[in-house]
Amino acid sequence: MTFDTLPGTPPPPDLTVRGVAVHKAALDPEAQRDMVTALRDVVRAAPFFQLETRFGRKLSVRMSAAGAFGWFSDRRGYRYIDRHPSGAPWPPIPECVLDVWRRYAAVARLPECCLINHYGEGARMGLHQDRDEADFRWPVLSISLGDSALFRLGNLEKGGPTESLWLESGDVLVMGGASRLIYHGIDRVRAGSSTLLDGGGRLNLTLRVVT
Ligand SMILES: O=C(O)CCC(=O)C(=O)O
Ligand SMILES: [Fe+2]
Repeated sequence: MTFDTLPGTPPPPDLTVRGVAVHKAALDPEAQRDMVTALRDVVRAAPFFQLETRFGRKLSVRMSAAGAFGWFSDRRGYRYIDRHPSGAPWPPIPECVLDVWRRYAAVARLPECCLINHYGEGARMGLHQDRDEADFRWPVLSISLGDSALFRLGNLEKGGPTESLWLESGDVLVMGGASRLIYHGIDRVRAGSSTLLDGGGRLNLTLRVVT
């Protein structure tokens, strides 16, 4: 194990909502711009695509990925795939993104998937669990860039009362431990709330250990 992957102690979160650690403005504006620059190269090699659910409905979010695996959905269901739909391998996860994992997830393994979601006008994501990974002991870490988004947190089972918070550009959150399988989703994005992304909208990265 190299120094880089030694588990450490993440900084204390600014708030914890239903067990989810929220680090506000974890990335300063310069770090956000650098990350967007790195992501531009990623999506040049692995262009965004729009997935269908198993029921044949298009997801409103456009997706891509970096790392050994990307996430995929079609009429056969949800799964991780080791290539972009074009057949090309996924580009590597940018080092500046891995650094956020090292600091805020601070666990012994590195993520194998950086899922990239782009929310344009009207895009949203329904309440769901992230449960296509093999081992739920590893956390999922999310990075928000661009327009603010209303994030909804539910429970460990379907239904029940929910709680919402706004995620802003540079915020990092970690769903781990008892909150690893919490239901979550994005109700809406506040268009024009950030100037970070050229075309506007929101980027969300989720880092996952898949295998
Ligand atoms: O966009 C977000 O903040 C959440 C994304 C998400 O839950 C997912 O990709 O599984
Ligand atoms: Fe999710």
